Amino acid sequence: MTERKASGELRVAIAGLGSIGTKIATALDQGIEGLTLSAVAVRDPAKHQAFISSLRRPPTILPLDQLGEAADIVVECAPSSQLRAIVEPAVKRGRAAVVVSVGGLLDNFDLVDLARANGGRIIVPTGALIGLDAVNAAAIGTIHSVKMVTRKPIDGLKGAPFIVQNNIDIDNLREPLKLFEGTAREAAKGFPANVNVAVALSLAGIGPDRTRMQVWADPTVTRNVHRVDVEADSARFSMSIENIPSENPKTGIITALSVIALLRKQRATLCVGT
Ligand SMILES: NC(=O)C1=CN([C@@H]2O[C@H](COP(=O)(O)OP(=O)(O)OC[C@H]3O[C@@H](n4cnc5c(N)ncnc54)[C@H](O)[C@@H]3O)[C@@H](O)[C@H]2O)C=CC1
Ligand SMILES: O=C([O-])CC(=O)C(=O)O
Repeated sequence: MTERKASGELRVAIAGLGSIGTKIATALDQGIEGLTLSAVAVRDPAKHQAFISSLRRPPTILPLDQLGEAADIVVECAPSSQLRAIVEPAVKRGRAAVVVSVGGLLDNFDLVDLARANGGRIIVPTGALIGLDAVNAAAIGTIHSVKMVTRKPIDGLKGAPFIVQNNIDIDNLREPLKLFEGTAREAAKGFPANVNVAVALSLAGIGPDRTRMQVWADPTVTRNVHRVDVEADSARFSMSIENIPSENPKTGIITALSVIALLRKQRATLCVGT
């Protein structure tokens, strides 16, 4: 993230103006120290025209693969199927890509090598989770185990490939049902739009094959609930977060706020937390 406009501001582009992307665009437009919203990529420009025009400084609309030409930081906020199309051209140009569809990174991990070879970066925000600072720190030493349990309301899980492929009826549940137990890597395949947090946790800690996870469909909760237990040689810690869903029931409101906090840190004079 070293290249800058003549004004000294870092230019930020956003790929995907859904639940997360629109909030980040709004925050940038309202002002984040040292950053400016330069471009966006959308699937259907007509649908987003009113929103884009309502911004004080409307960004240019560009195709996904041109965002890296107009920005120093490209923020991916689209479905994970688009991850490669967004991140590859950006990191090839030596840009930083902030990835929220982090589950999709596991099948595209060569992008990390591509970024390294071209002076680019891939940055995964804490997103809808909690405490990746502590996991990062513990991973400097030895982490023995990381276990995560996710409970979601029915609307937050509908359509997940694991549920569809196994023909599981979650619509008529009256009590919590454990849908899945396995590794974070397996969870990301079965629930690609639901467990990005588990993949972020695994990349901060002991990797997607050693991070264990359960996914529950829970008709008794109204929030996306994640509990994490870590055993390390430096500390033992447990963390939980209850996320209020956004207009997209699969996505917690805090996800966009996490990216905004990350962007604020890029040029802030005082930075708190790792
Ligand atoms: N890392 C984390 O903690 C979290 C990550 N996520 C992930 O973040 C991603 C975005 O989530 P939301 O904003 O809630 O999804 P959303 O469905 O509200 O928005 C996605 C947007 O991408 C747009 N889009 C689709 N194809 C596109 C293309 N080819 N070019 C440009 N735009 C395109 C859609 O039109 C839509 O506006 C998802 O992959 C989701 O799974 C969600 C919650 C937490
Ligand atoms: O990780 C995800 O994909 C979304 C999630 O659980 C949340 O928003 O709480």
